[in-house]
Amino acid sequence: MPLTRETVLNTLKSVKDPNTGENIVASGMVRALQIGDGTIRFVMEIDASRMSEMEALKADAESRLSVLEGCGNVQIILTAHSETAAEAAKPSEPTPIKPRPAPPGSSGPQKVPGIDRIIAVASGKGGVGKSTVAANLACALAAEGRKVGLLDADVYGPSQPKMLGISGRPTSPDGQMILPLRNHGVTMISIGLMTSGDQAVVWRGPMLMGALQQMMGQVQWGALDVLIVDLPPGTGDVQMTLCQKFIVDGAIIVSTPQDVALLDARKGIDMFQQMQVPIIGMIENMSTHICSSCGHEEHVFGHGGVAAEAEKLGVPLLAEVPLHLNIRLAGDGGTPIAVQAPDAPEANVFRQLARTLVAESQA
Ligand SMILES: Nc1ncnc2c1ncn2[C@@H]1O[C@H](COP(=O)(O)OP(=O)(O)OP(=O)(O)O)[C@@H](O)[C@H]1O
Repeated sequence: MPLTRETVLNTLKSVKDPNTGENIVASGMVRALQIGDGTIRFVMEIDASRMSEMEALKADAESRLSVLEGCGNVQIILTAHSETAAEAAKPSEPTPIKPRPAPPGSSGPQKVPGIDRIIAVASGKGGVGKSTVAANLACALAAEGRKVGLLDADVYGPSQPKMLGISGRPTSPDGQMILPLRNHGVTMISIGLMTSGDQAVVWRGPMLMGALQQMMGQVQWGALDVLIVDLPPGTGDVQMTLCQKFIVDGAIIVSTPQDVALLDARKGIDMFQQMQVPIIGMIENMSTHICSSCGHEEHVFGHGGVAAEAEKLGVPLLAEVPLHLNIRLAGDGGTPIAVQAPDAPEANVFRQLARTLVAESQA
């Protein structure tokens, strides 16, 4: 039986805060619940002064969820609201990084100094290859001579350090500016690099928003032609904050051809349209399977679903990326296919995409 939202919420209702006796769903502690491919992910908003009790609640939730039929993995992220929380959760960096005060009168979306354009790469559903597309697009744009930054804002599963083969941690010599890392011609920062190893993740500042603002405003990006933002799946706090606080020049929506992924992609498009972010277009990932031994093509997840949807919604179909073993191996190995074998047919799609975006002054 597939995992349902209802089953997960009902299970979480049996986890009770010992202080109040209230369950963690009723108290509003459970946020951004996502269920997909056997993985349950959510954020628990906590009072960091009660860290050890909250760790116990998290463990309780994990053990109850992990025995549910169809559950292969549980990922719970702790976040804290208060200043106390921020202090308690300070990551183990040599110098604590102070949040910079917002400039006066800066309520609407702002331009980030030095960054010409911001492109958000989004997906409605997890695991559709959004990070793979973001990494390859960033590298392909760099190969076209663009100055490219990549901000991995996927707080629920940051994967860019691995995809770009970056393992060091960012430093902050003055405690204010954060120095990003660089590989394959791409300047990168990941929320995954801002936390230490196995530690429970509790972001500094008010929830996830503080983290995003910090990465956007305090990272020394240098002059960039384009900053690609790899968003978490869905339409949660990170997406809203990005669009509310920063001028996002366009969004690219990645989807597989399957109906379920498309349905979620539509919600993503709706959100960007409501936030007045132009949709650059959609990308169909895992479009066609190309056998790495014989080159035979087959449509594992169907084919053309995204093209049809893009047409219906009146947005361009930017690319159809094949499902190819080499794309996964290259990503897992830290050298995206666009760098490892730029002339291979499965990489060419990214080169074409980069060229189109440059030609249309989108990137
Ligand atoms: N076109 C492709 N061909 C082969 N493997 C792919 C392709 N696209 C993605 N993958 C693989 O699928 C897995 C999920 O991809 P990725 O991490 O990019 O998805 P995502 O949408 O960013 O997921 P999440 O939202 O969970 O972070 C990875 O192992 C990746 O290498």
